[in-house]
Amino acid sequence: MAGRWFSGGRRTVISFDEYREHVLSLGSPVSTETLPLHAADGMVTAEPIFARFAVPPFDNSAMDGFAVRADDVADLPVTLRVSADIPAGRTDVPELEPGTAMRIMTGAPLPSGADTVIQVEKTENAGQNMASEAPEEVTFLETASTGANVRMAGEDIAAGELALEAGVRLGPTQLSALASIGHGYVCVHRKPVIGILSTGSELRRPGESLLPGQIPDSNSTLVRLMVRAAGGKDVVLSTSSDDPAHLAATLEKHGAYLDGLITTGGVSAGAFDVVKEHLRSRGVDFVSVAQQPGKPQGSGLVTLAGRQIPIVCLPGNPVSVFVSMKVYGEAMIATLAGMRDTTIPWQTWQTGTSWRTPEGRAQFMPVVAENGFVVPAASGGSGSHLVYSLMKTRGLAYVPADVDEIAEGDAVKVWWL
Ligand SMILES: Nc1nc2c(c(=O)[nH]1)N[C@H]1C(S)=C(S)[C@@H](COP(=O)(O)OP(=O)(O)OC[C@H]3O[C@@H](n4cnc5c(N)ncnc54)[C@H](O)[C@@H]3O)O[C@H]1N2
Ligand code: MOO
Repeated sequence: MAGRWFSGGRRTVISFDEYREHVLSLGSPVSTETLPLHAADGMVTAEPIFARFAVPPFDNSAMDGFAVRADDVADLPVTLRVSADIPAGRTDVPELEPGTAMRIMTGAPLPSGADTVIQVEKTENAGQNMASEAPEEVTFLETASTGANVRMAGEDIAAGELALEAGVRLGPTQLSALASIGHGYVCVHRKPVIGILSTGSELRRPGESLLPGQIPDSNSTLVRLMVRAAGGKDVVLSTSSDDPAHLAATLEKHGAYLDGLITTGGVSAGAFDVVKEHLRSRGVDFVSVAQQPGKPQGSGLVTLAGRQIPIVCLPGNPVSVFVSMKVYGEAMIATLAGMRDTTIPWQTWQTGTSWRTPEGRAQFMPVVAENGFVVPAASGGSGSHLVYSLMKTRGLAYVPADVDEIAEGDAVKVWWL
């Protein structure tokens, strides 16, 4: 839908919700690959995954102790002959005869005929009962109800059940779940390759000394790491000058392998806003979003090296970049990466203080939680240049455009990060 907002050189003002929907509509999931589980961390499932095995795969003991029939230990005291020893991993467990017990370890398969495990601490001479040789007999000091300390096959998930839908991001717990249900490999969308380009003649590399008027490029570091955290593969193309020819050459050179592009800076009303100047005739819409920070934005589909790829152009101010990455950059990456659920997980919290918000613009306030209430993370509030204080942020509070003041105790939506 590139071009739908740009008319006659005037910027259209649109709402945050409408703009985010537009960014989400730009890309489509990249191709897939099949990887060993550990290599798929942070990637997104490309197909539904079903359980090959149940969890647990067999009835087993939750305790080190003795497998019994509950009926045999109903009346105490009782001493039973120990007919077998079942360590975890034993695969040839005999049936439990009535009136006998078997020593059993945590995770070991419950013998057929048994319905209960009594933990070793509830037997006489508990210390000796866990010696390397199983005792010949065991005396129970306490009884247990039928089924105690038994973990039933399939109580977590049954074999054949749908375990994960397509479009779900995988992390350590999802991947260990896949291992437990019988998978060694998983089919995922490959990580979308995202080019990152920060523009501005005032920028110097991190660590370089500055002349008056120059500043360190902090956005490249911020964006590349946020791309990575969002499941993309980051490629910093260059920290460009304000020269349109240099920008054009950089994009042409790298366009062939990119799946998406994120730029920072050069999108507002200035005379040297190179990103806007170069890209607005090439399919990118530049708009004003009714929000603070992050008002000037650009997005669309650009053709690079004969391929169309989605692009988001973020404003240069670092806090604007952070907010815009969270709500737009990550949305674009999520679409490319194949994520199904891209809704923001807002929670409603009460504020612990008052603050002012800009008239007619929704506000994204960097916040922390303090004694159960939400407060601005830094004394400068949502000022878009406060790059040092940004590290204090633990969440973004959202104040709608029609609210121009937050009072202590007001309810706000918060996205905890
Ligand atoms: N006349 C107007 N001026 C501005 C408007 C406006 O509507 N009319 N909007 C303001 C808002 S809001 C924002 S946000 C900024 C966005 O400006 P640009 O996207 O064009 O960004 P730049 O001018 O290049 O830079 C803005 C600011 O950020 C610093 N910066 C830029 N790149 C980096 C970087 N890689 N690392 C660290 N800091 C960076 C730059 O030095 C500027 O201070 O425009 C307002 N102006
Ligand atoms: O909207 Mo700008 O992003 O205020 O700083």
